[in-house]
Amino acid sequence: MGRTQRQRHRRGPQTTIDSSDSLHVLFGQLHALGWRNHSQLSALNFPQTGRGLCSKRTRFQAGDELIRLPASCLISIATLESDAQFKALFNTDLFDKDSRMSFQSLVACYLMHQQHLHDTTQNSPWSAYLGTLPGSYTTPYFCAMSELQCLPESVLERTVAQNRQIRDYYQLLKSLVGAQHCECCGQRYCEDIWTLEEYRRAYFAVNTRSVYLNAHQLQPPARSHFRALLNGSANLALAPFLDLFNHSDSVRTTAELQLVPGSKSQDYVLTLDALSKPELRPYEQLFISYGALPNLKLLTEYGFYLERNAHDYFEFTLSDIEQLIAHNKQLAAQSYHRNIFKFIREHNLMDQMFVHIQDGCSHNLRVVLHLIFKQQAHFPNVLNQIAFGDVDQFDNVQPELSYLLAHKIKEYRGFVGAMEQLPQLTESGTVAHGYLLECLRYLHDFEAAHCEANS
Ligand SMILES: C[S@@+](CC[C@H](N)C(=O)[O-])C[C@H]1O[C@@H](n2cnc3c(N)ncnc32)[C@H](O)[C@@H]1O
Repeated sequence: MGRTQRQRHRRGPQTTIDSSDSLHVLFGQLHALGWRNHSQLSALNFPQTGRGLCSKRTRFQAGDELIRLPASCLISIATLESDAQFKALFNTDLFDKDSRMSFQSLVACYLMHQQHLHDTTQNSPWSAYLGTLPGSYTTPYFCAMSELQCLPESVLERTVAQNRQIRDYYQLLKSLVGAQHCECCGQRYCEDIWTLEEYRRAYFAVNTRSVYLNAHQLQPPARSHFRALLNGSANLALAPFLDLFNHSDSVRTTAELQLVPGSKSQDYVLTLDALSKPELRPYEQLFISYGALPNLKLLTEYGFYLERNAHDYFEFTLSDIEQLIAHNKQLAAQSYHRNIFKFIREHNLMDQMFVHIQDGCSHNLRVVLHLIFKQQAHFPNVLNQIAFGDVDQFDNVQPELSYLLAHKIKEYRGFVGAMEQLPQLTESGTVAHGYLLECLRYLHDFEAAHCEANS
C-alpha cells in the first residue's frame, strides 16, 4: 500500500469542509495572536457529526491537553468592553435597572455588529471567524409551524421560552440602539440592519457555541460600560476554532484560564480528563463534553441528540398523569381527592419525576404515583408522613408506572406518525424526528428492563 493510500485508509471517510477558506485565514489570525497549534488540530467533516476536529499527527490519552488558546483570541466581556465603536452604540443614560439583558444576548448583538462592519467596510477583525459560523441551526426553535405541532409539550415549552426571551431582548435592543444610524451606511439599526431574523441566528450562534469562562479571572476594565445593562454574570465567551469541538457523553474534559508563566497573559486550556478507550489515534474525531446533558437539553439548546446517551433520562409531568387518568378506563373509574394534587404541587413533588434506564423510577415519581393511586387518606399530616417518610412503606406502583409508560409510548408514536405525514421536513424537523424516535427507543428499553418482568 503506497503512502497516499495508507493515509486514505487511515483517514476513513472524513472530507474537507466548506468553510476552509475562512478557517485558513482564521488560523493565520490566531497564530498572530500567539496560538501555537501544538496538538496539530485540523477541521474535517465526519459522517456522524458533520464538521469537527481531529489531530493529523498526535495520539491522545487521558490527561492530555486538547488545545491551548490565548485568551486574547476569545470574544469575551473584555472584548466588548475594549471595543469603543461598539460601546458608543449603547448610551449608558438609557440603561434601566428594570430592563436588563443577558450577556449571551449582548454577545449576539456584538456578532451582528461585526457582521455589519464586515459587510459594509470589509473591516471587521472577526471577519474570518464569522465566515466559520454555520449559516443555520437545527434547534426546534427553527422548526416549521407544522413541525412544531407534532412535538411534545416538553420541547414546545422550552422553545416558547426561547422565543419569548429572544423577542424581549430584541425589543430592548431596539429601544437602546434601534433609532441610531450606522456611521458607515447611514441605515438605522434594528430597522434596516439588525433584523429580528438575524438576531435569532446570532442568538443561537452564541447558544450553541459559547464556552464557560469565569469572567472574574479576566483582567477587569478600569470602568465597565455594560455592567448596568447585564442581568447576570458575563461567564461565557466565543472561542474561535475551539468551538469546532463536538460533544460526546463518553469523554470528560475540563476548561480553565491559565496564566502564562512569566507574563500577564492568559491561555484558555481544554484538557481531556477521561475517555472510554486507552487512546485516540490521529484522524479520529476529538470530542469534548458540554456537560452531563440529557437529549432534551441537547436538542433544545444545541440542535442535536445522542443515540444511547449515557446521561439521558425521561421526564414526566403531573399533566401526563392527569391525561393518563383521563384516557385509562380503569384509572378514570377511581376517585381522586383534589387535596392530593394540591399537596403534590405545593411541595413541588412533580419536579424530578423521571425514569432512568439503569436506576429505574425516580423517588418523586414513585411518591407521586403512590399518593395519587394508592393513598386513601388525604389529610396533610398523613400525606406529609408518606411523602417524606420511608420509601419502603410505598405500595407497589408498578402497574401504574407501566400504564404511564404505555401512555407515553402511544403519545410519542402519534408525534412520529404526524411528522411522517408532513410532505417534507426542515433540517430542524429532521433532527426533531430522530429525537422522537430515540425517545421511543428509550421508553421501550426501559419498559423491557423494568416493567415487563413485573407486569
Ligand atoms: C460548538 S459547535 C461544534 C462544531 C460544529 N459541528 C460546527 O460545525 O461548527 C456545537 C454544534 O455542533 C453540533 N454537534 C456537537 N456535537 C455533536 C454530536 N455529537 N453530534 C451531532 N452534532 C453535534 C451541534 O449542531 C451543536 O450545536
